[in-house]
Amino acid sequence: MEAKSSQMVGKTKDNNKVGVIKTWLRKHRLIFTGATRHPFTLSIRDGTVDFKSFKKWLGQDYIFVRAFVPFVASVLVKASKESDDTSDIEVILSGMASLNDEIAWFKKEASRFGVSLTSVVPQKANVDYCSFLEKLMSLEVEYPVAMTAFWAIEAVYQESFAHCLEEGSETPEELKETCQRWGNEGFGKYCQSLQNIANRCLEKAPDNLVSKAEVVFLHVLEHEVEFWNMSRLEA
Ligand SMILES: Cc1ncc(CO)c(N)n1
Repeated sequence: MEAKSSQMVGKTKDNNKVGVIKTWLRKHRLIFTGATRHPFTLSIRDGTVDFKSFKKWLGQDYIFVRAFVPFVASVLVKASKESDDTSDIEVILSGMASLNDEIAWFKKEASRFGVSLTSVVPQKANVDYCSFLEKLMSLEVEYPVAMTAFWAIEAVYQESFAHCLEEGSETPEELKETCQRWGNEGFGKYCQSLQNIANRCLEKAPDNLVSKAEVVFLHVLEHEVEFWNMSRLEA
């Protein structure tokens, strides 16, 4: 009896070490892969991408990123009220700083590709994703839940674009800068910091919050897939 129960304790400890997010990534591997190995980003990686698709994505993503800024600000506010670790604020703040660079980069990139950012009409998938963000900004949404969404949103881009830079990829020269933006090592480390924060929060959170965060994580993945799908060119 005693041996058995200590074995179970050992197992629980192991799961805790692995972390809530790692457990989700295993459990939802296929959905995660659907978002991070989408035909659009795979076409960038293998060099077959249609530049019209890329331009469409660029214009839509600029709109998304503008909406993402107040969402990240709302996570910062939650962290300042609910976090027990002051370094969370610094990580989130560094994310906001990189969004500042990102907006400038979108403007530069759009002009390089001849995309007029002022005339981009947000598509349904984008509007839906932005209203999902809007709901997560509510003061009623708890810090661990919002932090999970924040991590997942950044992680999908990091994994997707890092894959376009791996050995064997044939990403066109003109698109390498885009892939670098989210696929670089620094961005990878930043995503890991976000994951660590989310994990720490989730480990202390009650079960109902962890379930809520898991649902939000899955919704992020669905929105990301829909977002990539937008780059498809309709006849
Ligand atoms: C749709 C989307 N998801 C994630 C990111 C990463 O910031 C982005 N720029 N756009």
